[in-house]
Parts: sequence; C-alpha cells; structure tokens
Amino acid sequence: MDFSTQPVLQVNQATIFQGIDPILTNVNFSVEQHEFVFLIGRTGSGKSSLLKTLYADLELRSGSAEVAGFNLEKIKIKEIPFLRRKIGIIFQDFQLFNDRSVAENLAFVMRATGWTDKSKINERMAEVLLLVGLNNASSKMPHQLSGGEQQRVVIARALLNEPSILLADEPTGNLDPDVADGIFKLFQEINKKGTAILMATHNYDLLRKYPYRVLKCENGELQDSQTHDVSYGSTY
Ligand SMILES: Nc1ncnc2c1ncn2[C@@H]1O[C@H](COP(=O)(O)OP(=O)(O)OP(=O)(O)O)[C@@H](O)[C@H]1O
Repeated sequence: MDFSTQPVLQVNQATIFQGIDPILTNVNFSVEQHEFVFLIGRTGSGKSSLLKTLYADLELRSGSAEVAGFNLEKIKIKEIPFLRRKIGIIFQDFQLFNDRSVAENLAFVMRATGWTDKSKINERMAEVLLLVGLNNASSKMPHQLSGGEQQRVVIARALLNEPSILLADEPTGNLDPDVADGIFKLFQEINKKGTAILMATHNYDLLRKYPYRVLKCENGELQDSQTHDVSYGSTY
C-alpha cells in the first residue's frame, strides 16, 4: 500500500483571469499537507485573484487545479460549497454578522454546512473557540471584541469543518503589529497540527522572521522560492 500523501493543492499550467484579462500565466505549484506558504507580490499583482480561483470564486478557464480533492476544471456550481468546507477562507476584513453573537455566527455556518445535532454543534464550537484562545467569548457580540479577537473568531469559523488547507488573504492587514503577531502565531499552531496554510501578505517583517516557502506574483507569473531565487524586495 502506498502511504505517500497527496498534495492538498496542485495547480498545473493555469492562467488566472479577471474578466478577459489574464492576470497570471503559466501557474504551476503544489502545496503539501504540512506546508506553510507565503504568497507575496505588489498590489494588483494577482494574489487575491489566485486565491479566488482556488476557492472557485473565479472560474479556472485554462489549465488544471485540484484543491482538497476537488478538480476545479470540472467543478459544478452545486459542488462549490463542498469545496469550501474543505478549505478555510480568511480575509482581512472580518466579515462576521455584527447583529449575531459569536456562537450564532459559528452556528450559522455549521447549519449551512450540514450540522444538525445541537450537542455536536455546541461541542465543536467550544473546541474551535478553545483552539483560538476565546473559550469565554461565545455569548459576546462582535462589537464587544477587539479587532484581533474578531479575527480569531473568523479563524475559529474557518476551522469548524476541519479544512485541509486555510487560504488567508492579508489576515493581519488591519491589525496592530502586536496583535498581528498573535494572529500569525495562531496560524503557525494550526499549521503544526497538520493544516496547510497559504497566506497572502504584504508584511515584510513576517517574511524576514519566518523562512517559509514563498510564492511571488511578479510580471504576470508566479515565482516559487522552492525552485527559484525569489527576491522579497519591496512587496508593495
Ligand atoms: N473584480 C475585478 N474585476 C476586474 N479586474 C479586477 C477585479 N479585481 C481585481 N482586478 C484586477 O486584477 C489584477 C490583480 O488584482 P488582485 O486583487 O488579484 O491583486 P493583489 O495582488 O491581490 O493586490 P492587493 O495586494 O492590492 O490585494 C489588478 O490589475 C486588478 O485591477
């Protein structure tokens, strides 16, 4: 029996489009289950477009890609929610429902993704809140939480269905440096427990501090530090 693990994400000869414009061409890379990967590049270079293609918000029209077992060339609209259960998606702006408590925010996603048993919902909710260090926050409203705490709730929400990869688009972009550091450490803990992470960032300090693999959008292509020298330079 073959015990080798499949990459959680694999992209071959893809072109990333916005409308009719190709943004990145000849995109080839894969991410293994244990990996932490930074995605960098100047503003407008295509980071978000690439991530959106990976969670099927933008259609993959050229090339092939497999994400968490889903083939993006062939994926049907009705299958997209199932793909998104297997990937956690985290943005810079927190996107919580402000008129619902933390517990209600999490329960909403759980019901929408097929959870029905109330005790299991409560159990999983407690687990993810503990994981992100917010075990006493379930009854709080988002406005009663700091920006860093709100982002922790978003991360807890992304973890509910035990995704095999987290796609994070500037997850620390709106936070003070100290708070951003805490959030970054949380991503590292999650990664150590076996979830792959692909994180778009402009944070040059993080790149200097943590020597993870880097993918860089530049001149319409994606450079990979695993196969080429990638200059971090100014990532803005
Ligand atoms: N909804 C859209 N419709 C058309 N073009 C878009 C759209 N969103 C982005 N673009 C264009 O696609 C290109 C890549 O943008 P993208 O948002 O992927 O870059 P980015 O690297 O994520 O930038 P930033 O660091 O500012 O978030 C840019 O030229 C941008 O103007």
